[in-house]
Amino acid sequence: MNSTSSPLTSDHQAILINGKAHAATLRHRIREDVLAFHDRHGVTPGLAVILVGNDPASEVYVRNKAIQTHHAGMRSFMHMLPETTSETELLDLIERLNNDAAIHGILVQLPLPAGIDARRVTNAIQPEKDVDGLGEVNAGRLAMNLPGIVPCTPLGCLLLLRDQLGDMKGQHAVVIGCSNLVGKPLAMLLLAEGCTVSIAHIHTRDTAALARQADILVVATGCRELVRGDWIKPGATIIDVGITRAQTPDGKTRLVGDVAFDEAVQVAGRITPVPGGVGPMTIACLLENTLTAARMQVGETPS
Ligand SMILES: NC(=O)C1=CN([C@@H]2O[C@H](COP(=O)(O)OP(=O)(O)OC[C@H]3O[C@@H](n4cnc5c(N)ncnc54)[C@H](OP(=O)(O)O)[C@@H]3O)[C@@H](O)[C@H]2O)C=CC1
Ligand SMILES: Nc1nc(=O)c2c([nH]1)NC[C@@H]1CN(c3ccc(C(=O)N[C@@H](CCC(=O)O)C(=O)O)cc3)C=[N+]21
Ligand SMILES: [Mg+2]
Repeated sequence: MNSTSSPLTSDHQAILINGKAHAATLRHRIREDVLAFHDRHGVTPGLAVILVGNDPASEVYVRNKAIQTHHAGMRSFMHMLPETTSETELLDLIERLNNDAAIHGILVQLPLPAGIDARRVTNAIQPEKDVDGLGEVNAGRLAMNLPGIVPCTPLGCLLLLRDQLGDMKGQHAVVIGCSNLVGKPLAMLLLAEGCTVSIAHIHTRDTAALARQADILVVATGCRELVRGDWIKPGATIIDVGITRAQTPDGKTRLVGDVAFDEAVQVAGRITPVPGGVGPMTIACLLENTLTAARMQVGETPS
């Protein structure tokens, strides 16, 4: 490990955690499981994705989901609704999908346009079809350590950490950001894994000092390059969830994480890149959750 007083000037290089490759392996295994599931039950898992409004980045992203759903041997149903969609119309669609036997998973892309109550919408999804795990039933099950559907991004982070570190008991995990979508459920998963978990948020007094104590540092704030090299304990494992689209001087866009990667890579033991880290794992875990949901709906106990 780094023993110099100025780790940033050393030639240490963290191991890159290849989320893209890990996700590809996962998707391959899911495809085989989907085929075996079809052989057992004659059922093809179906995923419905709802996008309200026309944010170009979200459109690209939900199309990617649809393509990968097909590649995994599942059915994909896209619902692109106009920005002017009312909450009632959205709730009516969810009710129809809840009652549709061809649909095993329902995902509503967030954020929703102003005026639509996201909590009412996510709670309207039948818990067995809530493949994002965002409804109160699945969130409660996670908090109580009961079997349920775990949100895709936190699940993806956990799988990467297990693969890299194995047993995490007793490790100090610091999670920066505590949204219902990422930070909070991930903190629950790490707690269940046996970590000592600290959660930092906008009111935390000295986030840098807390981060420096982390064996495992997860950052999900949407604050680009918040975490600098000197926030990191030498050798720590860094999971960078954040994705911000930034302009380059030549007018192109590139994706930037919540961690100053060039600095972090000189101090950390292992780190996820952006892109190619957590993002692809999120989509693979959505496919996994859709298969899990289909299993529950045909009466197979989840493994
Ligand atoms: N790779 C992937 O698959 C995914 C990536 N993302 C990305 O992850 C990031 C976070 O997403 P999401 O959780 O939905 O975002 P939210 O905006 O919902 O939540 C951000 C959280 O970070 C906290 N926060 C913001 N700034 C700071 C700061 N300077 N110091 C400490 N805490 C801070 C907020 O605190 P408070 O609540 O107190 O304001 C909040 O808890 C985004 O960049 C998003 O694009 C999201 C989902 C999937
Ligand atoms: N209900 C809901 N569930 C979500 O899980 C959800 C959501 N709403 N709203 C938006 C965020 C964002 N999110 C991403 C998932 C994958 C990539 C991804 O695959 N990223 C690639 C790069 C993709 C690119 O090049 O644009 C990567 O990081 O390598 C990114 C972002 C899920 N989200
Ligand atoms: Mg959010």
